[in-house]
Amino acid sequence: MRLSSSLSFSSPGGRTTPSSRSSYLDFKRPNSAWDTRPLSPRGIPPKSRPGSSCGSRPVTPSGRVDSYTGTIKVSIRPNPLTYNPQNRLWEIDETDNLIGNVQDGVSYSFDNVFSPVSVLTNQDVYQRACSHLVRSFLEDGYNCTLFAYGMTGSGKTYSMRGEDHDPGFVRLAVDDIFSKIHETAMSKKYELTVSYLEIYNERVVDLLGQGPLALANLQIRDDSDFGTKIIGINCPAILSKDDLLQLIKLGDAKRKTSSTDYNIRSSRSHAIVQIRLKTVDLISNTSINCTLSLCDLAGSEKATLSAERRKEGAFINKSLLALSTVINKLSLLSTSGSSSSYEHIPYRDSKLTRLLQPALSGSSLILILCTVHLGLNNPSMSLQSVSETYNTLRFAARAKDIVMNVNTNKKVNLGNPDSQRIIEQLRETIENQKKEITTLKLTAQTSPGDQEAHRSLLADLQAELRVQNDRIEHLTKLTDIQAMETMFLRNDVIKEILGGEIDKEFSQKMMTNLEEFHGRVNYELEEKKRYIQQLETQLKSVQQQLLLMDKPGMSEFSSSSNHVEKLLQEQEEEISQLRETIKDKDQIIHSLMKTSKLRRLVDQNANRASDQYKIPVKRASVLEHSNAAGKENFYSDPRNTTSNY
Ligand SMILES: Nc1ncnc2c1ncn2[C@@H]1O[C@H](COP(=O)(O)OP(=O)(O)OP(=O)(O)O)[C@@H](O)[C@H]1O
Repeated sequence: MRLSSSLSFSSPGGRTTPSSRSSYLDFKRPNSAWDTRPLSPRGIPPKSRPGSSCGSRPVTPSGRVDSYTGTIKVSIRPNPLTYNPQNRLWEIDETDNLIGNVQDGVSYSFDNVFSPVSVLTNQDVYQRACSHLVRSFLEDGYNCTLFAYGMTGSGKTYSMRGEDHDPGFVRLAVDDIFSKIHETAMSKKYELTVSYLEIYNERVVDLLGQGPLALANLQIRDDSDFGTKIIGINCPAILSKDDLLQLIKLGDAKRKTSSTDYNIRSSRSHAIVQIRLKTVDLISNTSINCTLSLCDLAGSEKATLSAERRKEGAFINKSLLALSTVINKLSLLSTSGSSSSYEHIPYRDSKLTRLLQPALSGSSLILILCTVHLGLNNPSMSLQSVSETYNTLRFAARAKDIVMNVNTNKKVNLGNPDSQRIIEQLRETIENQKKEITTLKLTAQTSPGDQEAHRSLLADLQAELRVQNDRIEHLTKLTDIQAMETMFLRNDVIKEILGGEIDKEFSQKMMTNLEEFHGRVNYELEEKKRYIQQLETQLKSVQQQLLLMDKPGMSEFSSSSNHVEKLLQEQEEEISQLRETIKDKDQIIHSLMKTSKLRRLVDQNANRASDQYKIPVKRASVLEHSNAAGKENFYSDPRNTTSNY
């Protein structure tokens, strides 16, 4: 947005861009300065969606704000360590939250623009830019998403994770959550879970995972409650603040980092901490679930000499490009005021956008912290950082154009406390009865719990077994005799046939009859054997049940069976994942087969052509060339892929 050639920071209409301390709660104030949208860098004041008053928030009779219509909040934070006061290329107006380039006069307006000169701790920045988001999560039941975006080394991890002397946003949000829990302990009950993942080279890895599956590539699936879910990710329940901090520290330590040209400890993955909170209001007897997602994205960067860094960089840039494309599309939809329902937003182009899809499509309040370099001492790096800062500001400005319409999560009415207690009791009774039934089913299918009855059943079964064993013995003997007789007769018949004493037709009939009889006896024998087997199985199970009945702790059986059921469910999910993988592999094989078929055809045609015209033809040179080009693309300068943002 070219506001003016000199940096006067005023809008084309002469209106000064509103000063702001970003707060979602500010939207409650009628006619507040927040009712005016910040100016877009393209100089066009973005339109609101039809029917939506930008920045308005309906308030319920209880004072709870239950929907938000307004833009994404965006804050800009320069890295003070790389700020070079001699290199005065960028100018910041901290009061009016503007940042502009001195050379070309282009200026941008955001919710917060922090100065690299003021000594600001993470706590200062958090208070001004982020604490309201966490409040909306804790008090109003909104899902909230914060992500840190910016060039490598610009201070994303410093802001999100912080350092011992200056704790970052994640730690500060955790502090706020637990102060709220303690403050309201008399009137509210809370349940917390956490998950921590990273997307490294387009693989979703559970940073809280342990054992052989710790590095597995987890699959993302649609979910009716949360938009997306990650199959098999650990979401431990949190019992204390220390618990939560410990888990986050564990995840931090596992996150992939390496040294790059700009940062000796550069994050090579996008990391997302997700805190899920269930709040039960004991007074109104309602409950509400909401999620706070804190994302530290990997930084965009130019190609380096290291092949591994280059490969990582290509994945990072590709996913950031996907994010940038999604933001562009959403921004265009918002500024054109058209409905998004028919527009294709390519959320599935990367794992990052797929995971952020529910948040970006309106289920969450969003805050973006863009970190930038305002100058570096090294001239070549400085040049690069200027273009990267432009890219980041353009991304931030487009994000700022997006109008969101976000509803709080639904409160679930838990009903009147008395009837609730009765329901609880009834539920408990049903649970106990279910356990009893399971135990009874396990102990006996016929007579319940009576050991005497079981013993007599056992005696009956044993007697029946004896009789059947006798029968089988008898039948075996009988069959042996029949077999011998058949053999003798057969010999006689053969002899007679050979000697011509019996007529041929008669002897054949006899043979057939005998063989039929033999078959029948064998069949009967097999039947009996099967019956005996059944009896033996029944017997074994009765014996085991009797043994179990003598053992203490039978009631634990049902809980262990629940555990087994859960395990089975997990196995089923894993099997379905494997099926998906196999499907993918099948598709790959299919395309490979197609390609090789094509290659064969090309070869054949080439051979035919060379035979026909007797011209020496190079084998499949076109394909070889394009394959080589494909490889080159994959490892080529990853910056090429980021030119759009
Ligand atoms: N606001 C700040 N105050 C003091 N030091 C900072 C600040 N921001 C960044 N730094 C320092 O700059 C360096 C790079 O910061 P950081 O690792 O947070 O960058 P990053 O954006 O996360 O980079 P990457 O994308 O490569 O992971 C670190 O040494 C960090 O301590």
